This record gives sequence, C-alpha cells and structure tokens, in this order.
Amino acid sequence: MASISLLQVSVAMILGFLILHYLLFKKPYGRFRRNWPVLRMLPALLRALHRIYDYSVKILEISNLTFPFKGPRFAGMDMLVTVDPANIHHIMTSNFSNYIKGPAFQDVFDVFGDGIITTDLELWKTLRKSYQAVLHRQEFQRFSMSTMTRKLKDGLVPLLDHFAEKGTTVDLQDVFGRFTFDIILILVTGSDPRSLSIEMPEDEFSKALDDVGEGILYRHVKPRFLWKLQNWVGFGEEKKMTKANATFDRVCAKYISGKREEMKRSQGVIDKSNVESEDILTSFIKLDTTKYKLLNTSDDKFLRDNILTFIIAGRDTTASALSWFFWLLSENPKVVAKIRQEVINTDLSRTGNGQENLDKLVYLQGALCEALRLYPPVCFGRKSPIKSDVLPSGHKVDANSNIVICLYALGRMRAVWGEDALEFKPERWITESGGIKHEPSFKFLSFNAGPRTCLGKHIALNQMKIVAVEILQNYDIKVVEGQKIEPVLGIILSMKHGLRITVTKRCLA
Ligand code: HEM
Repeated sequence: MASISLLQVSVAMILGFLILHYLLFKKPYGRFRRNWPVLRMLPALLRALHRIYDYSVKILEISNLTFPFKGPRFAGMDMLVTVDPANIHHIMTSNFSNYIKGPAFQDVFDVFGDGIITTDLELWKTLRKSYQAVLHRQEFQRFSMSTMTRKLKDGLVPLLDHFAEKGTTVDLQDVFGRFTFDIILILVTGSDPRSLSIEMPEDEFSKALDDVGEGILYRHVKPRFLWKLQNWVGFGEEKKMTKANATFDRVCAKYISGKREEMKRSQGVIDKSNVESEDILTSFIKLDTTKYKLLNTSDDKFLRDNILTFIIAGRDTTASALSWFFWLLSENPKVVAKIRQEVINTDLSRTGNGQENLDKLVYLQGALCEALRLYPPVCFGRKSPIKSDVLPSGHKVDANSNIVICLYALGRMRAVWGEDALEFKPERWITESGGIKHEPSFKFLSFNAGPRTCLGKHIALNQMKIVAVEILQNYDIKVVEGQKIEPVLGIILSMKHGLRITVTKRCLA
C-alpha cells in the first residue's frame, strides 16, 4: 500500500513539475494575481520568489492592503496576506484569543519544539509569565547590560581596531552576527562561544541556525506533502534541517547537563555574584514550578526548546537590524552627522548610568526605528483563526485558514506611512517638543503587537544603541562600492551577500 501511494505521489509530482515548468518558462509573464486552473497562483509566486519582498509591496499596494493568495488545490497553501493596520489590530490585540499560531505553524517550525514562539493558549500563557519573571529581574537586566558592554569593549572594539590597522575589508553583518550570538549565548547559558574573534571561527550551532532559517522559508512556498516527502527521503533543504536539528539537540544537551553539574557543585554556596550573573538556563532550572504548573523544568526537552527559542529570537534579529542600519547610514551622511552630534558626550563606560544615558539618545532611537520600519528583521508573521471571522477590511476568514502579515511591506505602504514611505527619515520619529514619537504597534509592527509583543525589545534596542554609539564615536565605516545589497529569502531579513566594509579609526581632536 505504502509503495503504491508513494508511486502515485511521485507521478503527481512529476506531472506537477512539468506543468509548472511549462507555465514558468513557455508562457508569457503573467500578473501575480492570475489564477491558473490547477496550480492557481503558485507559478507566479515561484517566478517572483527571488524578489518577493518588493513584489509584496506592489501587490499589497494595488490590492488595497489585503490580498488573498490561492495555492494549488488541496496543497494547504491558501493564505490571506494583509498589511492593513485595522486588520493587524484586530488579529493581534482586540481579538487576540481567536488568532493563534496553530498546528500548521507548529508543523513548519517543528525544530523550535514547544518553545514560546510556537505554542498557543494556556501553555503559551504560562511560558510567557515564566519568561517575564526571568527577564524582568533587576539582576538579569544588569547582567545583560554588563555582558553587552563587556563584549563591546573586549570583542567588537579590538576586532574593528584590527581591521582598521590592516586596512582589509570585512563583512560587517558577519561581525554583528558573531557579536549578538556571543551575547545571547552568554545570557542564555553563561558560556561564551567566542565566535567574535579575529580568526572568525566557524560555529556549528550558528551554521545550523542559518540552515534552519532557509529550510523554514522553503516550507512556506512548497505544498506540505512535498516538503514532508523531502524530509522523509532526506533531500535538499530538508536534509539540512534534519542535520541542524540534530546539532541543536546535541549542543543544547551539552549545555543542559553541564549546567546541572555546575549547579550541583555549587549547591549551598550562596554567592552574590552568582545571583548577579544568573543566566536564563539556570533561572529555568530553578523555576518554582508550583507557580507554573504546565512547565516541567526537570525535562531536558523543555529546557532544550526554550533555550533554543531564546537563541533564535535574539541572534539574527539584532544582527540584521544593525546591518541594515549601518547600510542606511552609509547612504545618508547627514543622519550620521546628526547622530554624532547627539552622542558626542555619551559615556558608555559609566555602566551605573548606562540606561539613563542611552534613554537620552532620541535622534539615534528615531534612526534605529526607521531602519526597523524599512527592514524589519522578522519580515512576516502568521496567524490562524480558531473560529471563522470577518476582518475590518471586510475579508472573511475561515477557521484554521492562514493569515500572513507581511511586515516588510507594511513599513513601505504609502497608505500607512505617507508619500515618503520609502525614504529613510529619522525625523519621522521625533515630536515637535524633541521627544520620541510613539507609533502604534499595529503600524510599527517590528517588535510585534498585543500580548505577544517581543520580550527582548528592550535588550535589543540597548544593544543596538551601544554598538551605534561606540562605532559612530570612534570609527568611520565605508561600504565597499559595487556590491549587491539585497535581502535573503529567509525567516530573518538578513543581507544575502553580507555587507563588506572598510573601517578607519577617527582622529578625535
Ligand atoms: C531587533 C531585534 C528584535 C526584533 C526586531 C524582534 C522581533 C520580534 C517579533 C516580531 C516577535 C514575534 C514573533 C512571532 O510571534 O512570530 C518577537 C517575539 C519574541 N522575541 Fe523578539 N525581536 C528582537 C530581539 C529579541 C531579543 C534580543 C530577544 C531575547 C533576548 C527576543 C525575545 C523574543 C521572545 C521570547 C519572543 C516571543 C514572545 C511571545 O511569543 O510571547 N527578541 N520578537
């Protein structure tokens, strides 16, 4: 039986690909909204895939902010794509309880296990409470600030000095990826992988994270049965996903057993410095489970899923934001001059006043928000209604259907941001009295909105600010001319070819 159904699937696949090939390469270029008899809009999607971000901007603009995409029948690919702020508010906040990530999301993001990103309802609620308890501790806030400034001074600065002295080019995105990876690993596990060093060593965990990002994106543009089959056979991106998953299991298991040993050894020893630098894994192992009844902290799988979630949430997001920010600065020298003026007296070494100093940097914050608006690191979100509903835009959504919110397009909609939506204008974020202008999160969705708002927003903004201050005070960054700057297809909006730069030390009179 199994072999007959596999044969049928194979024949169907070959036929599908023949038709697809014909449509893609023999037919004249059709409009994205063309609905073919069997494959419906899939050919157009595949054809536009390499420039899907800008395509989504155009399609959503001409579709009045909401576009129903039709995939091949029975492939489970139909989705309502929207960037309408009224719909976003409805889905993310006012009717939050009806819109979940759902089983299809969990299926696609299966490597995340039961971490906070993939779960819903009661389990998500309990996880969120426990995450808040861990992250909002004052000791943890101080630990994260001191970790960031230490990595900046002992890791990033020597590395930039080295490249400035040598005069060689370096990929700034790679540098930021290593910087954020080391920081999040220290915050989560207490161990420093030291990936940010002049030798630029390859890290298997980092590589696995990259492979998973690519694999997840492909799962979004292939019929479910196809990637499931590919996974079963062990082929292409799915083979890499399986390998990456095994790497996550192995590396996380090492951190977890190491931490349990370390805690056993130090049992009974009350050391204030331990509390001051308590990492997330330790806090989870020590979690009072009478308060969080659904969580089983003695289960290594629970710990694996949750430390992995933190690492995924905290690494590439901030690195991507910083890379696009510095690229935008290279195109806007007037903004650089204004930020330099603002940060001239900011002293990062006074860690006691660190937060206060960073909070004063209004123009810098405006520039960072502007970069996050144009290049949101998490470039799309998915939701699924529990019960059928009608969105404020008038679109009916069935129970269990897929809704995709395209954050990249949202930040570029003229109907939402005005005629100058495509321009990089930090002034957009400054009030007349010189304070930071608050934009509602259903319009500025880069850190998500409603009850599932990003839990690392504060850490991420601080991290970006200290890097920006350090670099703009002490270095000149020059982007190497002639390189192609474009976003990669992935779940995080990184630069496809990186960002090659040269760096020189500024002569401060
Ligand atoms: C510029 C950097 C960052 C951006 C743009 C960002 C953006 C986001 C977005 C859009 C979500 C919602 C994802 C979804 O529901 O599918 C999210 C969730 C989350 N983020 Fe961030 N993030 C950033 C940095 C961080 C950092 C540094 C951490 C951890 C230290 C973090 C921790 C989390 C967590 C735990 C969630 C899950 C919240 C929940 O589902 O309740 N993020 N983030």
